[in-house]
Amino acid sequence: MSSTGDSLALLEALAHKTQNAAAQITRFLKEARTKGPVDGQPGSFDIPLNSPPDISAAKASLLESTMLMQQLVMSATDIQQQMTLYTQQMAAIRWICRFDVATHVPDSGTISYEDLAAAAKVPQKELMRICRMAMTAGFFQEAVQNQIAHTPTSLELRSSSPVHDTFLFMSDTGHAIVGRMPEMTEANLKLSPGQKPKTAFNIAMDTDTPFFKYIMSNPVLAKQQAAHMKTIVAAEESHIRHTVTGYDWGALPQGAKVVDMGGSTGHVSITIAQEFPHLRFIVQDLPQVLSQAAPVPAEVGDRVVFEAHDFFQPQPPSSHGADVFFIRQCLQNWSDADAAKILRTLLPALDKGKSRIVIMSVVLANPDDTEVGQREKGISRMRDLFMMQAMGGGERDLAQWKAVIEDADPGLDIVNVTKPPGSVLSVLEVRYKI
Ligand SMILES: C[S@@+](CC[C@H](N)C(=O)[O-])C[C@H]1O[C@@H](n2cnc3c(N)ncnc32)[C@H](O)[C@@H]1O
Repeated sequence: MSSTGDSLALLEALAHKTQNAAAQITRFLKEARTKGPVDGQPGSFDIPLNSPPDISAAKASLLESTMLMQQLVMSATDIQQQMTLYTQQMAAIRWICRFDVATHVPDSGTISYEDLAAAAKVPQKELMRICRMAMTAGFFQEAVQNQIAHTPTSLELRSSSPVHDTFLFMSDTGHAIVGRMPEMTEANLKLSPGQKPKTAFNIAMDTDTPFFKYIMSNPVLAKQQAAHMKTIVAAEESHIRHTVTGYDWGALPQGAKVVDMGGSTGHVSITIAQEFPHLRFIVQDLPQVLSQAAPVPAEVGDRVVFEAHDFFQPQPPSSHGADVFFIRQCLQNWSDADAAKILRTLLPALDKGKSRIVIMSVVLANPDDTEVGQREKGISRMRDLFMMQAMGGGERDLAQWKAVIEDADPGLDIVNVTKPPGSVLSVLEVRYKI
């Protein structure tokens, strides 16, 4: 945005981009949809997951260009108002989820505020004010006065959807953590050498227990956190299909062994195994996580096994010499020193000539990187700050990844970095220098 003239041209260029993307999405939905939600309702132009890549790209382009257009025309006061609006919209959704309002609204048709208040056991006046705020964010509609109905987006606020628990997690626990960032810095500025730094989470919850341990020990929070993970895996930018396409799994030899470290309940390994029948997987995670795993689908049952393993401990003999040690979305939870320790602990299990470590994580773009949009940069930075606030970890740029890997062992090298189109996560292949 160099001169005023350029900025004026930019605003129009962004409007054109938006128009083209909107036309592409509309055409696609018209062709694809035999019957569906009515145009004009919030969420009715949302494209299905697994849409063709050009349609996913059109959606990303529309979100990016409309965001940039707003930034071009807004003053600081406008931004402050917008951010305050988001805060109140989030507060409204938190209240709605807490009292499970969306579950009491019929899936189709309407309900009066009076009947809804009685069903949700909440005061009618508050309900009306709060639902009307949620409507400004696209949740619920009131086409007939005093009669409330779902929109495609508010259907996702029913307690049966993981979005419900994710909203509760982010607006309750997440909000409390995010709000303590200055106190985290103040506390850590007073630390004596050798003392363990505090996270915003430690301060918000008044505990020294680490984030994951604390969450896992509370069944309500553990359920909400699991739902949060599900929504992340389902989100376009971190969708599991990027894991299938983002690495050349097909090039691995027949019977190759993949160790999925911190693999949770196996959702990633199972999906890759379904696409690549020549691969075998060992899913490792902490015992309390593995105990929540559902039975492995029969078609991959003999190729996906679970193994309780703490990745700060040496690898068990079963995984020695594996072709791939796969670490997806784990190392950002840890400080650089701990991330290097996790890698170093695993090294004795590597067959130097054959094994590789494949890390799938965010590689942060620099602010001047024009290949990556502002929205994607925002999402990566949002994750980065939350990792710092909750766990003392963080996302890394390429230089920081190189430093962590070199700290683990200077003999290691990042031999390849790729980023599947539409994915916020990159794939780093790490091997011993030959
Ligand atoms: C953000 S999740 C990523 C899960 C999965 N890899 C994915 O991509 O969806 C991080 C995982 O690390 C696991 N984890 C945390 N501490 C661990 C440890 N010490 N040893 C093994 N796994 C651990 C957690 O239980 C969780 O499943």
